[in-house]
Amino acid sequence: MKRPLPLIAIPGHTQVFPLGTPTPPRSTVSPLLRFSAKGLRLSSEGDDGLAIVGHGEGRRRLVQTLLSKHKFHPTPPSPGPFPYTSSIPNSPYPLIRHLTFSRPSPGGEFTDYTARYGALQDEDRGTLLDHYLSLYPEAENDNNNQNELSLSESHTDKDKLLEIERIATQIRVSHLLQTPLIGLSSGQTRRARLGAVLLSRARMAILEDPFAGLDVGSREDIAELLGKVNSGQGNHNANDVDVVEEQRRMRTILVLRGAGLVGMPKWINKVAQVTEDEVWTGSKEEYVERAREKEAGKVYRSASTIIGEKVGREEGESLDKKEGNAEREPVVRMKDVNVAYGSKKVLDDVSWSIYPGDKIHLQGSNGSGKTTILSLLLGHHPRSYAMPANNLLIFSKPRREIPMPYLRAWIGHTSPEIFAAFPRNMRLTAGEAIGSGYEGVFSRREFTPEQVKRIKSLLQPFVGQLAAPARSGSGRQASHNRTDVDSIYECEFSHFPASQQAVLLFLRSIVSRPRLLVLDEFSQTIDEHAWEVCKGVLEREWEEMRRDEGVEQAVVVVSHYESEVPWEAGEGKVFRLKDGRVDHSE
Ligand SMILES: Nc1ncnc2c1ncn2[C@@H]1O[C@H](COP(=O)(O)OP(=O)(O)OP(=O)(O)O)[C@@H](O)[C@H]1O
Repeated sequence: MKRPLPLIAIPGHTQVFPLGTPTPPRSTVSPLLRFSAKGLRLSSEGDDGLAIVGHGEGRRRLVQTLLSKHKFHPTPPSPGPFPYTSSIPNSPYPLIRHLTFSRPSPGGEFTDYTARYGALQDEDRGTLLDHYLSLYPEAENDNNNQNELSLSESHTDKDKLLEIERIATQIRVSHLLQTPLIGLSSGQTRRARLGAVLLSRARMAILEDPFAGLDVGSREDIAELLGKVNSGQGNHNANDVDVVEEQRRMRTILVLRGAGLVGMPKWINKVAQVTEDEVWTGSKEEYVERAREKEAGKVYRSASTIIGEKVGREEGESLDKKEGNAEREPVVRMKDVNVAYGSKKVLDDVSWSIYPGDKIHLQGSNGSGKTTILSLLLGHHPRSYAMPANNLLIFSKPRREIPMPYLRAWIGHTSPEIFAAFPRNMRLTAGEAIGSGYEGVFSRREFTPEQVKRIKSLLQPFVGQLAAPARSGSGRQASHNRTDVDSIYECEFSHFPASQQAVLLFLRSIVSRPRLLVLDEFSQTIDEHAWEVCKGVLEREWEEMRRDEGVEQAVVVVSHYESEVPWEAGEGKVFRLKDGRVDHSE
C-alpha cells in the first residue's frame, strides 16, 4: 500500500524568507528562520503530536511559515513543504485551520461591553448554533436543500445537528447553543471557537495557546480531547458521546508559550523550539533534556533587575493591608448585587468590598460571572446605573452619580475586550495610545509636557522589546528606527505586533496612576519576558505612589492561573465566584 504523504516535510538546513525575497536571497538579507539539520516533518497518519514552543516572535514566524506566508530557501523538493495538502487542491473545506486568541478578532466575537450588555441588535442575536450551522460549506447546504427542505427537516441536517451537539458536548458548550454569540463569556467564546475548528474537516489545525483563558477544570479534558482529534483514535464505548471518527482526524499542532513544559499534554511527542531565528526540532524527551540543561545554565532575571532598580520593601511590610480595613473607606463597595438574563442568574446576591492597597485575584470558572461583576464596577453594565444608591459605591459615591467619563479616567483597565476594540485605523502613535489612558478614551488628545515625560518614562523599561522589528508600513516612524524611547513613542500603535500592542495597552491602564487598576486576563496576551518587566514596573509604581502621593493602589487581576498575579504568592487576597455566587472571599 502506498504510504500517505506527510503533512509537513521541511528538509534540514532550510531557511525561511519573507515572500518577495529574490531567489537566491542576497547574502545581506538575513533569514526569518533557519531550520536545524533535522528539518521538520509531520506525518498525516499515526500518532505524531507536535508542539511549537520558544521565543514569542519566533513562534509567530514559524506559525506564519506553516501557513505558507513565507518562502523557503532552498525550495523543498516536489511535492513541496506541505505534500499532503498540495495533493488535494480542490477540497471544499479549508485544509489548514489556524486559531489564535492573541489578535483582535476579525468579527464574530463581541468587542465592546455596550454591545454585550446593552440592548441586543438584531444582528447580534445569532446564536452559537446558528454560527456552527453556518460553518458547513455552501455546496453541502445546496446539495442537501435541493428540495428546499428547511434545515431542521432534512435528514442530513439532522446529522449536522447531531454532530454539532456531540462536539459542543465535548467542548462543554452544549448548554450554550441557544445563547447569542455576544452573550458568551470569554472562556466560553474560546471553547466555542475551538469547537468550530473541530467541526471543520481540516487536516491540520494550528492552535495558539489553546488552554489560555480556560478554567483549570476544563484544561485537562480539552487537552485529552485534542489528543484524540490529533490521532483520530476515538473512545469507542457504546454510548460514548466523544467518539472521534476517522474523518475527524486532524493533526493538531499546539503553539505553547515559553518553555511550554507546563501544561504540555501527554500526547505531544515532537517539539519544534524557536530561539530567535533558529528552529530546533526533536522528540519530546530530547526537548525536556535540552530544557533542563538550559534551565541549569540560565535563570530568568527577576522583574526588578530587568527594570534596573531593586524596589525595596520594609521587612514585614505586606502589600496586602488587611488590617485596618474597618477604618478605611473602600474603593468599591458592592452589596447584594443581582444580575440576570431572563431566568438565568449571572450574579446572585453578591457582596464585595475592595480597599485601598488590596491586591485581589478574582477567580472563578468560565461563565461564573467575573466579567459581569467587573462590568458593574467599571460602569459598563446598565445594571450599575439602575441599582439602589447604596448597593454600589465607587470611591464612596453611588455609582449612578458618577458620570462615565470620570469612571473611565479613575479606573485603570486592560482586558481582551479593550485589546479587541482599541482602534487600529486612527493612526495613533504608541505614545498617544498610552496617553489615551489619562481619560480612558480611545482617541487622540493633547498632552502636557509632564504627561509626555511620564509616558516616556513608562516606555523606558520596554525599549529592548518594543524596538524589535515589526512589519514595515507607512507609519510616521519606520519600524527599523525604533531604537529608543523617542522613536518608539512616535511609532504607530498598529505597527507593533499584537503582543507588544498588549504591553502598550497595559501602560495605558497605569499611566494616570489610578487608585483602582483592573487587569483582566492580561498576562496571556503578552510574551513571558515582557510580563516579567510589567511586574517590575507595577512594583515600582506601587512603591512610588505610596511614597510620593500616599496612595495605595488597589488592583484586581482576573486570571485562571495562580502564577499570573503580579505579586508574590500569599501577598494578595482571593475573591472567587461560582455560578454567580461568592464562593470564597478573604
Ligand atoms: N447578554 C447575555 N445573554 C445571555 N447570557 C449572558 C449575556 N451576557 C453574559 N451572559 C452569561 O453570563 C455568564 C457570566 O459571564 P461572564 O462573562 O461574567 O463570565 P466570566 O466568569 O467572566 O467567564 P470567563 O472566565 O469565560 O471570562 C455566562 O454564562 C454568560 O454566558
